[in-house]
Amino acid sequence: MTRQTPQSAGLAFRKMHGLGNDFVVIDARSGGEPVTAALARAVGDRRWGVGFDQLVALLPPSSPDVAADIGFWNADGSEAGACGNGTRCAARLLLDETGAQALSVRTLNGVLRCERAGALVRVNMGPPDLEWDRIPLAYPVDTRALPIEGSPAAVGMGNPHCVFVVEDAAAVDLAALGPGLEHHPLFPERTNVEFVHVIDPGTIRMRVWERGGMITQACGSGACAAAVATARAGLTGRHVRVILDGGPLEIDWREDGVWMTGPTAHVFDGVFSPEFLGEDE
Ligand SMILES: N[C@@H](CCC[C@H](N)C(=O)O)C(=O)O
Repeated sequence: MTRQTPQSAGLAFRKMHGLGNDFVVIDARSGGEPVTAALARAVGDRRWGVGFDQLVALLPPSSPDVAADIGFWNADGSEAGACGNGTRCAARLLLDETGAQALSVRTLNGVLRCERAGALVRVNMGPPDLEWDRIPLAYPVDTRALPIEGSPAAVGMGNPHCVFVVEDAAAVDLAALGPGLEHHPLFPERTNVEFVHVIDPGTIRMRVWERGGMITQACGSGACAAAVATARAGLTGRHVRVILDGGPLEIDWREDGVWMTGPTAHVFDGVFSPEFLGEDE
């Protein structure tokens, strides 16, 4: 997948969020310079740039069945194979632009179906990865190797997740535990880390440390992974409301994949200056 940014005097972007999981969306469907890890780090700096949890790039559609290809970068410059809330925000932009009720986008995790659900946006994140080659789905990790008690489940949603069911997710010290778990040798590509507790068979509370080194208000792929893990453990059904720090997402694990429904917000539009982009030297 080629990743391009428009070549112009400045670079237009849109700031969006889904439940406070925030994104800078760059529309690169017309081509331009490739998005680089360095650009992602510069834009992602909340003091020196704009700041985001992920940079979302809309790329030219690589086949006629998709409205756009989409790429995701964390603020540390690493690229992510999946980003649920970022996909919903990109889909909202494309749905608003076309007036369509539904469309598809291509990500590194394949073609994802997106649709309006009233004022909300729903995406099929695809099936959980049963062949995740490092740690099979919901296979209990040997917790003796991890800096926390409990039995986590490893779930692939196009990106890696490690889900811990705990007594009280709100009481977990994410800042203390997150870095060690993200970088633990069990996870060669690092991992996103979710802590959940079950409120009832249809509701879980979740907090997240995202790969890339941050606590976020919400993580869509993480909510899908947590719902899959608790359903497989027999703690919930396959339709679950996941309550995150930023609010609730509805997760529905169907035959054709894990569907996620939630709100999106358009915050503002802006333009990065040539000076910021290093184009005026
Ligand atoms: N916020 C996202 C997940 C973003 C990617 C993640 N940090 C990774 O590196 O895999 C979501 O809504 O899914």
